[in-house]
Amino acid sequence: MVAIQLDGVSKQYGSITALRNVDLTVESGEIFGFLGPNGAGKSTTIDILLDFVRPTNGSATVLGHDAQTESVAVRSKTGVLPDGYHVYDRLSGREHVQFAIDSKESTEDPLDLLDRVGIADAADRNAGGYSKGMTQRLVLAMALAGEPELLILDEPSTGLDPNGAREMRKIIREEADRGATVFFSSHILEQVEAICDRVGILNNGELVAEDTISGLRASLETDSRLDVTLENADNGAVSAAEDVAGVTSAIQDGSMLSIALTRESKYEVLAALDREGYSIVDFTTDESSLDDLFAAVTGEPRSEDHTEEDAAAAPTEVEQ
Ligand SMILES: Nc1ncnc2c1ncn2[C@@H]1O[C@H](COP(=O)(O)OP(=O)(O)OP(=O)(O)O)[C@@H](O)[C@H]1O
Repeated sequence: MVAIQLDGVSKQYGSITALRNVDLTVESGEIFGFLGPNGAGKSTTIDILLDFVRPTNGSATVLGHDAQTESVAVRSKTGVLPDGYHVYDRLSGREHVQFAIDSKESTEDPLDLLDRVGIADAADRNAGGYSKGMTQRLVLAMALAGEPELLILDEPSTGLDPNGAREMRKIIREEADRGATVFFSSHILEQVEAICDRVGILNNGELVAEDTISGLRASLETDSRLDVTLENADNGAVSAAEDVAGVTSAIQDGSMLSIALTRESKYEVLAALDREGYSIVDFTTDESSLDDLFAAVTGEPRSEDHTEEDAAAAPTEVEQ
């Protein structure tokens, strides 16, 4: 079954094209990472799924319901962690979660949900006094209310420290294990790689890639490197390596061969050297990083905070 389907979705804000003819399918039960630099159109896509924004062209279905004409049904089955949710200062964490539980017509105990996100001890404090990370955890607890079929999480790790980000990933996995579909946006690649079945990469309103991370790597044929230390390196070893399909260059430096090649050809190179009578003492490989992948498909390096640690160290925004 399909959880999310976008067909030719475009969104124009005056002269700004936020989305351009986006087709996207997320299968039910998947953990799907929606990546893109700031301003790529991630939040606009999410807003369209929830009918907070209407597309200029195209259509969207969520859990089999038309996003525009059946938005009530969509929202009743979906848990949402929006970007920049504002809490009610004078209501407690428990009251916030109770509100979410009631709106899903569920019967859970708010304390259980607050416990899952690690802030049960602050249940009766006013949410206005919560830190940014605690607020993010609270909003996640609200999203989890009623065991939704679909979780839509917009930049879920915002404001979380590395531990918090890890706990967030654990909860995402648990939700997928019980059968929920998880669709989350991020510009932090490491988080996406750690848990996603598939990713979509949005750039300037266009979906420039939709694949598994390993599929993306292979299809981009991003260069990797293989350094091989040989007992008996010589020019013949350089030639033997260069003869293998997928090798772009091989350079000898003493006992070491430094080979630029596609990822798939690594083992073939090792096998060829062995066949030609070279004794391999050691080898190391250098996978292209997700940073490289991201730069390759979007044509630009990342400009934002790169890691959870960075994200945690970044100054927090003023809330409310
Ligand atoms: N209400 C609006 N009016 C005008 N332009 C808008 C509006 N909402 C979004 N945009 C523009 O549409 C583009 C896509 O924005 P969007 O918020 O969807 O990107 P994003 O990928 O979610 O970015 P970020 O990671 O910064 O949240 C941007 O150029 C943005 O300025």
